[in-house]
Amino acid sequence: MSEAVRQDWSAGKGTALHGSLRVPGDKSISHRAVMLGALADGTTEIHGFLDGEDTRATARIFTQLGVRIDTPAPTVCVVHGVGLHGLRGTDEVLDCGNAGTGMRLLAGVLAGQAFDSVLVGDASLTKRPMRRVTDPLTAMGARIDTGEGGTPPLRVHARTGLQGIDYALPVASAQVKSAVLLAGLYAEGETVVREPHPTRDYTERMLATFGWPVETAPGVVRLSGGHRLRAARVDVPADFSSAAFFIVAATIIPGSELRLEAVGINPRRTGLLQVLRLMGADIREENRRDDGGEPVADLLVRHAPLHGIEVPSALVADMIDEFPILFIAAACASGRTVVRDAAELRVKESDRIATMATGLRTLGISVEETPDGAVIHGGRLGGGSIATHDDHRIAMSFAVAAQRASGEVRINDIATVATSFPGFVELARGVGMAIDAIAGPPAL
Ligand SMILES: O=C(O)C1=C[C@@H](OP(=O)(O)O)[C@@H](O)[C@H](O)C1
Ligand SMILES: C=C(OP(=O)(O)O)C(=O)O
Repeated sequence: MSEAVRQDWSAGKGTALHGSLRVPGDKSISHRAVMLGALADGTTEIHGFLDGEDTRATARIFTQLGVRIDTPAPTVCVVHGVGLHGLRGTDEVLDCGNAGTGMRLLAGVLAGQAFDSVLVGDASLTKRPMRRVTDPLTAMGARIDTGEGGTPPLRVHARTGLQGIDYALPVASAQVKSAVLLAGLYAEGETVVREPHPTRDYTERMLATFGWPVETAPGVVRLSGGHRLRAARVDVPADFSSAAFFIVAATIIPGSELRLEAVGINPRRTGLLQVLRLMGADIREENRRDDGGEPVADLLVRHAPLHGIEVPSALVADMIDEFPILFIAAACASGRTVVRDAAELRVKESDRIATMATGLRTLGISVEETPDGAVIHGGRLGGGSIATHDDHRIAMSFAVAAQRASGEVRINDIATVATSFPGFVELARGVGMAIDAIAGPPAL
């Protein structure tokens, strides 16, 4: 039981959105840059680092493991690498906070260390499935205990001499792929990961940037143990998943025209752009360039009326974190939008199918839930009170929905927004959204 004051938002109809903004750095890339920087020989500078709670938790864990990390500015991290075998064990628990990415990738790094570690997380992370990483890591020779039902905490036992593996992922998951590849750095022989659908490829791209030989072919990644990582400079693009809230907001609010600067547009992340365009959105990519090895563009988004579609299943993995905000776009579209083959949404920070369906119904939208998706019928949004279930993307999605609602939308428990998008409210208000932070009642 906590007496902490709950933080809520009160949001309502804003004005048309105008202006230009840059959202914070990519969360996936920031986690990986700290990890590889820590394990490299030499000093890695990370520019555009996401100063969010998830990525700070990862950085804090590496300092607990003996890595010096300087932060001369909130978005600059200087990681003094200790080399592949230079981490030091600690008796303290390693707290990943809310971050599935942090915990699953760290399980891979820690699986082949000569010391025991204990990974813990917050209430949301403690409900998330971890056997998807402990199963393949165990097959490589690791010993990892989970909590009841395969959830955190994870106790990773000291183990050297992991063996490479040829592993076909049962679910399309970049986190599982990455955990296996990171353990593969410590394994004897070749590690091969095969994917049912391609997923974000930052781990394999960044390993190559840090000088580790990696072979990639469509749906397959291979690497072998026995090399070293060399420190590198990492420039982190703006996070597409954070930009997505503003892309949808400008699309659904009449009169809007918004520019989002330097957004990472790696094709494994931008399924939402394709889906919104199929629904009628007006989004232009300008000034396309390569920044630190990642494709980046400014996105110019203008209001456009949307119509419902059947979301192509082939795009699900490329927009896995964008479904909450897609549900809002669908609620504002004419006709029905059908989502299928997205059962993974049920094991994110909350059950995102159930949380979104309940919230939209509260605002007067008709939604049918299915085991692996939903059918959303576009309509008029009213006011109401939304439970976020401590899920950052649910909170921000309903803040956007509120801009089209006829009444006040109260969004309960928004503290987790700081995990991925510190400064969201200030940026949103700056371009015309109506959101106020308010203190909620004490949590029971
Ligand atoms: O590898 C990553 O950085 C991520 C992979 C995805 O998770 P899954 O691997 O569980 O699909 C995504 O939902 C998460 O936000 C970040
Ligand atoms: C699922 C997410 O992150 P993670 O798995 O790292 O908690 C997310 O940011 O939407």
